[in-house]
This record gives sequence, C-alpha cells and structure tokens, in this order.
Amino acid sequence: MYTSSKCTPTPRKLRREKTTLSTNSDCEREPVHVYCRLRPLTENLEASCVKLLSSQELALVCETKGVRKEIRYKFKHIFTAYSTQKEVFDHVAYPLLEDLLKGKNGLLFTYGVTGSGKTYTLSGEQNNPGVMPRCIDTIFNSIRDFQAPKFVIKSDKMNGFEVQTEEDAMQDRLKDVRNKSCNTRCKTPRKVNGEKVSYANDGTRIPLLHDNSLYSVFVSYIEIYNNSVFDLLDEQCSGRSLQNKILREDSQKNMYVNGAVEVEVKSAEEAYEAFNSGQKRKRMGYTVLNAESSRSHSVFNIRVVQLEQVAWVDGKPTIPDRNLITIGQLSLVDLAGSERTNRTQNTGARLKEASSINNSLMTLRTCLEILRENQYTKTNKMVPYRDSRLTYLFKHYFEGEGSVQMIVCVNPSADDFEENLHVMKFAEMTQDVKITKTELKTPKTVIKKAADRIQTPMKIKSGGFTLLPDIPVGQFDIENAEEVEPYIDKIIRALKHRKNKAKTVDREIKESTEEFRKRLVDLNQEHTLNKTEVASLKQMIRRQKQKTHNLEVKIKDLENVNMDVSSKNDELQERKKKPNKKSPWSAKKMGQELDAKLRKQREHLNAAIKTKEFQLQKVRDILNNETIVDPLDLETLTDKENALTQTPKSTVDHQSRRNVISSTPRHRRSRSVGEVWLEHNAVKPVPLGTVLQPSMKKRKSVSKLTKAGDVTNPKQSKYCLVTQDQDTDGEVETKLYKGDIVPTCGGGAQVIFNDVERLTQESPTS
Ligand SMILES: Nc1ncnc2c1ncn2[C@@H]1O[C@H](COP(=O)(O)OP(=O)(O)OP(=O)(O)O)[C@@H](O)[C@H]1O
Repeated sequence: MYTSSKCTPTPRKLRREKTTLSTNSDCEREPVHVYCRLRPLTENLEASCVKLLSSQELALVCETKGVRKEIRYKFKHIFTAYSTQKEVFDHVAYPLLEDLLKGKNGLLFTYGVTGSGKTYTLSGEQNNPGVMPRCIDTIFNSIRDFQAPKFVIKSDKMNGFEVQTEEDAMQDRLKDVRNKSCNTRCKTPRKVNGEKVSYANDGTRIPLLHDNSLYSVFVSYIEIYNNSVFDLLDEQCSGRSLQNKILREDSQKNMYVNGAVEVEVKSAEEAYEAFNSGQKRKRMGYTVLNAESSRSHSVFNIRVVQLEQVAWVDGKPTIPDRNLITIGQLSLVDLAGSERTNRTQNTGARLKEASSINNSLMTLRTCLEILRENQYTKTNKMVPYRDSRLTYLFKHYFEGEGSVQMIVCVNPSADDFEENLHVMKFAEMTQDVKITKTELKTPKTVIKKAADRIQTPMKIKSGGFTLLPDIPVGQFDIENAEEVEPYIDKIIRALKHRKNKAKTVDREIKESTEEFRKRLVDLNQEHTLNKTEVASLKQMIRRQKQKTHNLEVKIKDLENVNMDVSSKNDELQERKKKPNKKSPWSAKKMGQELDAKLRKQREHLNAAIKTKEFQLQKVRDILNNETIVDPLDLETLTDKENALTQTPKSTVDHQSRRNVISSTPRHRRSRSVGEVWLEHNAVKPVPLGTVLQPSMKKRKSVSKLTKAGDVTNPKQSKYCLVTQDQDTDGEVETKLYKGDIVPTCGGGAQVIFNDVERLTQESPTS
C-alpha cells in the first residue's frame, strides 16, 4: 500500500484542472433507469395492492364496490420484499461505481411515499448496509493500493481541485493531525451509540482501468430542508444553527453548494464517520406513518479524483512533469417521502415541512415532464430547475452528461394504493427522459509551471541566473591537445544539451502561455456570467423587496379596515343585545305615551266639539228665540267657554236680553239720517195695514238675496230680516231682525244683528 512517506517529494505546485462535461448534442443518450423496490408488508394478513407479474412488470390492483381495477407498470428491474440489500447494490449501484472510477458522473435517488423504505434502501442498517455504505466499501476496496497522499489533491472551494506539492501536503497533514488531536481532547470522539461506526464489508471491488493512477476520495453531505440548503458536515455549526448555503454553477456548468465542507477520506471508516456525523444533524421526525421520517432531502456526494500517469521511480510514485486528472461524482439522494396531510395528520411545523417536501417533489416532476417534452417534440421550453433547490442542484445531471438512476420504493399495503398510483405515474414518465451518456474522455492534462518543470534547480550565476544545465568547468593544459580535446567534447555535448533543453523550455513556455491565456479567457467569461447573474439576482431581490413592501402596506391597510369593520360589528352586536332587554319596556312606554297623547287629543277635540255644539246651540237658540247676539259676544263666549258652558240654557227673556245687548256701546242702534236699509222681506208679505211702521227711512227691499252685491253695496249699512208667522192664538206676528252691515277685510260683508222687533196684531173683538 502506498504511504505518504514513500512519496518522492515533488517541490512544485501543480495548477488545478476541472473535469469538463461535453455539451455535444450528438452524444449517445440513454434513458433514466428506474427500478422498483417493494418493501415487506407490516403485517402478514395485511391486504396488498401490488401483483408481481415478472421481474420487470407489476400491476397495481384495487377493488372498489366489486369492480377490480388493475394498472400495469414496467421497470428496469423489480426488487421484491425478499430481495437483499446486496442484490439492490449489485443491480443499481455497481454500474454507477464503475463509471465513477472512470471519471463519470452519476445520480441515484430514491423516490416514494413516506415510510416506503427509501432510507432503508440507501443507508440500510449496520448489519445490513444499504447502497451508500456498500458504495464506500467498494470504492476503497478498489483503490486501496492506489491512493494519493492526503492533501496532495485539494479542493479549491470552487468545485475544482488543486494539486499541490508534497511539502505543502505535508504541512496540511501536520495541521490536520494537530486539529484532530485537539478535537479529540476537546470533544468526545465521533461515534454512533458509543461504538465506532462500521458496516459489514463483503469485499466487492472494481478492477481499475489504470494501474498507474493515484486516487483521492472526497465526501460532502447536503440537506435541503424547507427549500433551503444546509451543509451537514459543517463542524462550525451545531444543532439547528446550520447556515443556509447558496447554490452556484462552476465554469463547467456543474452545480455545487458554495462553501460546503468537502472531506478527503482515506478509508471507508472515515467516510462512515463523516456520513454519521452529518446524519446526526439531519432533520428527522416522528409522523403517524413513520416513526423516523426524513423531513428533508439529503444528498451524499462522493467525488473520486484520479491523478493519472504517475511515474514509479525506485518503487516510489512520483508526480511527473505532465500528468492527467479526472473527477467523477456520485450523488446518492434520499428524497423525503411524498405525503398526504389527511393520512399523516400533520400540523404546525410538520405540515409546513410536508408542504415544502411536496412542492419540491412536484417541481422535480414538472422539470422531468418538460425535459421529456422537449426531447420528444424537439421544443425548447424552459425547464423550471430554479423553482426548487432540489432540481437546481441536479440541473447538470439532467442537462449535462452522466447516468441517472431512480429506485421507486413502494409499500404494497392496500392503504397506499392511491399514493402508489401517483408514484408509478411519475416513474413511468421518468423512464422516458433521456440523459446524455458520458463518453470516456481523455483526462485533462495538468501542466506544471515552466520553472517547476526544470529538474535542475535554479542556480544564481554572476549577473543573473539561468534555467539551463551548467557548462562543465575544468583545469587543463591548453598546450596539451590530449587534455583539451575531451574537454572540448564535453563542452560541445553540454552546449547541445543546453540547446535541446532551451528548445523544450521554449515550447513548454509557449504551451503554458497558450494554456494560461485560454484559462484567462475562461475565467473572464465565468466572471462576466457571474456578474450578470449577480446583477439579475440583485434586481430580483430589489423587486421582491418592493413586492414585500407593497404587500406589507396592503396588509396594514387591510388590518385597519378589518379593525374598523370589527369595531362596527362589535357596536352592532352591542346594540343588538341591548334592545332585546329594552325593547319590550320601551315599546310599552312608547305605547303608553302615545295612548296618553291620543287621550289628550281626544279630550281636546271633544272639548272643541262641545264648544262648537254649544255655540251652534246658542245660534240655534238665538234664531229660535229671536235673540240678537253680538258675534263678539260669541267670540267672547268661545274664550270663556267654561263659564259659558255653565250658563243655564233657558231662553233669555227678550227684554232683559235686549237690555244687555243694547247696553253694548259698539252696537248701539244708529238713528242717523244717512243710513240705508236693506229690507229682506218674505216673498208675499201679509200687509200690516197699521199706522205705526218700522222706522227705515231709506230702504231697499228684496225678497231674495242671491247676489253678493246686494249686501256688499257700500251705501247700505243696515240690514233688516222680516218674518211673519202665526202665533199660538192664530194672530199674525211680525218679527224684524235688525243689524249693521260691516264690511270684511276680504271684500265681503257681514251682518251683526243687534235688534229684534216683534210686532203683533190682535183683533180688538177677540
Ligand atoms: N425492504 C425492507 N425490508 C425490511 N424493512 C424495511 C424495508 N423497507 C423499509 N423497511 C422498514 O420500514 C420502515 C420505514 O422505512 P424508511 O424509514 O426507510 O422509509 P422512508 O421511505 O425513508 O420514509 P420517510 O420518507 O418518511 O423518510 C423502517 O423501519 C424500515 O426498517
């Protein structure tokens, strides 16, 4: 076995190189290989929804209401519940490892419903290791004798590798040993359950293509949780304080996690240790369907760096002037299980995790669907890799070269029928996606710096230094030709040697310059791309910030509106409650008030009616009793209604009434000469034939008053109504109702009666 002490010191720093992925579209393509693994049923009597038809075909069976439904699916291979972990490894992972050691990339992921056996298939158990530990074992079984000294190949933190001198590597080794011893003193050693981690190694190995190559193995362990990327090997962070990492694309269009720790492992145990330390940080959780459910997607990366054309001098490996480097990467992905909320009964954080898991799986499905569509219809639709960290991280596997394999894990329980149906559909679709097959390429040449390539160390000469071999110096007698000739030969040989060397140096310098120039161009392009990417990201961030701000403002507005509405609502509720207690009372009270008002109004009206009736009665009495009542007296009566109502209704004596009325100064009988009477006679009056006649010097007699003008004539100031009746004794009785005609403000006239004269005629005989 090769050890670092045996390594010939190579005091030169080699420049780094990266693997290139060919983007040639004419490259051979092969479909994604999809395998199916059935896990055993939990209980023997449990109903199964899977019927195995052959080693490549199965049927999902479901019986509802007596109707049997059977849907068939084909796979590259189906592993039954009795298949061993080794069988799975041999079929699926072994070919990927063969490719890996040749410098090819590979992606293997497990997919299925929660609790269907994805983690079991990938990690397995200590006594029954899964794909991952078997891969590690097989790699180290194969490269055991061909490992490069630790730290000779070093990650450049940009997804590439540097080859450094043995001295630098030695320095790094010393540092590492110091760190480790300090860590061992400070911390407890990394062990799982107090035991040093180890898995059963069955000794599987892969024959190597080049036996003059040196290999270095690097591992990294990444977790994608709630669409954020975390480095599970980050020793600086403990527990849940892992820092979110960003994904970047290197110059070869390979995606990588920026700043993720990549550990160089020199044995399977070191690799397990790294895996288990990451496993402790991985987010697991209890769910109804799986006691130890992966709540995140985890990616275990194994990178094998191969340094070819190593020269063996005196049984020691030497890194020659020109050597070749290849990098192969295998990503083992344990996807979190798709789950239905109604089955898992998740709430809170578990629900958020589940929705994030389902979203990322949905994006994976969408990406593969569009990829397939592009390949079959020769369209160029944009594949939304960026929608999820999961798909973005694997972009280069689907777009670039390599091999992609998927193991669909299935729990054949009848309860899982519906979910298995979705899983099968996805598997069917994935098998149609084609991935460009990596061709075995000539590895990249690593060219040392011109100064490093000169075997002879640099020597300082007078006035400067030369990179060429020395010219031999010696003492001889110039006269002695025998001494001179061999010296001249030596010089000629040295000069020839120097000339050849100079030519080689020249050529190599040109090559290096050319290489350097190309590299510079690459870097420049990379830089420009990064700049544009950063600019677009910044713009995106700015837009997102603006959006967030706008949303915040909207939320505030809505909150205010909401507050208003709720306060109004409260008020209304309050009001609604109050009337319930009050309304009967207030309605009652209102009713009472209205009743009282009504009563008052009625009383008032009754009183008014009574007054009117009384007045009418008065007028009737007056008319009947031929009593002249001064209208003013009537008004006064209205004012003094109470007093009047108490007045006895008996007919007033004509004489006394007359006295009362005639005593009123306003309506005294006028005896003035200029007054003109309007005499209103009966149609055919009985002639009185008496000497004494009523005193009306100027009069106008009418029998009918049809015209208003008869009364309103301003010349007439007196009115006399003459009536003739037979009294009880059969005698004629003449009554004269006399009054003043008073003009009214409306242009009419009113008669104010102020005197009644009764003239009776008696027969002297009787
Ligand atoms: N083929 C199998 N043989 C025996 N036991 C199995 C097999 N597959 C799964 N199991 C058991 O089933 C249980 C659930 O498996 P596992 O944790 O691997 O599921 P999962 O698909 O990774 O779930 P999640 O998505 O929730 O992480 C484990 O106890 C595991 O030991």
